[in-house]
Amino acid sequence: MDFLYTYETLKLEFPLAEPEDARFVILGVPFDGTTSFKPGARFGPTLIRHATLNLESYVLDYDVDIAELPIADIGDVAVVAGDPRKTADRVRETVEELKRANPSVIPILLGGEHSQTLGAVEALKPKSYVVFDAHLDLRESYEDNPYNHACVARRIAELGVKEAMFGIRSGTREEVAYAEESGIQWVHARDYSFDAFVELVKPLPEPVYISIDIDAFDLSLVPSTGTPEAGGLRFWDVVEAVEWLVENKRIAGFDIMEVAGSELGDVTALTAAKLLFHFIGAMGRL
Ligand SMILES: N=C(N)NCCCCNCCCN
Ligand SMILES: [Mn+2]
Ligand SMILES: [Mn+2]
Repeated sequence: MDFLYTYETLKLEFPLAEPEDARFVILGVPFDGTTSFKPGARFGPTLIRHATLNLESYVLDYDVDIAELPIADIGDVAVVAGDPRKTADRVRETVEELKRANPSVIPILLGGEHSQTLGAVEALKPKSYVVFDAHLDLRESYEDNPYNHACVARRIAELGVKEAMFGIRSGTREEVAYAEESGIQWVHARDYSFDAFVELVKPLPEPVYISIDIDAFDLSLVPSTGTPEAGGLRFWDVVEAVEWLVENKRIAGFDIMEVAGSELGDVTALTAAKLLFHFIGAMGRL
């Protein structure tokens, strides 16, 4: 099928399904128009797809070969350079087109700035937003733009979506106060445990949108990201949390955002690709 705003790019290695027939549909969002520190998020989707070439499609943890699952890749959204709101509108419209053609599909966004998660959430209308991030992303506005990546969780909370955040180690006094006032619960990276995770997410209403800002991981795993912060989560912390959500909650959508870089084979993209295969593999086991 054709989409208004997407174009083809490097595909996954194994045979892919058509978006109408797929259970999972990958969509890249190569946007980095409001990046304030480290550049390169526009290359994130391509770097992640390339990094998947290094991985076995058989996820041995689950005895699932994801090459046997119906996965489609509809390419990348044509971004409006410098305009996160207009680009997120295109993400929203693309995900809406996809859901009209295939109502039970799980969209998987690869980014690109975290600002673009808003478009997917607007299209999918989840009841809850579970996010792994170093940052609260609860600013009212940043650098004069309310659609900056540093504001995305605030915009999503304003839609009435319940939020829980993990891996946090950066925010302003105002963001902490906003979380408190709005009942947004978050766990500091240094306090993270699987039990703390389950306690916060268990009561959340379904369906759940899962968002991975790649900077949630320890810096050693993800050096190439827009606003890197030391002291993050371990790889298996996040995998085990995603497994719990997949097994216990209805999932509306999934994304891996803020992957940047300029070299193929970047550590950050390899971390993201491995996590992507674990998400699809864990879903595929059901
Ligand atoms: N959500 C985010 N990625 N937020 C990070 C915003 C950038 C904070 N810079 C602080 C600079 C202080 N001199
Ligand atoms: Mn972040
Ligand atoms: Mn973020």
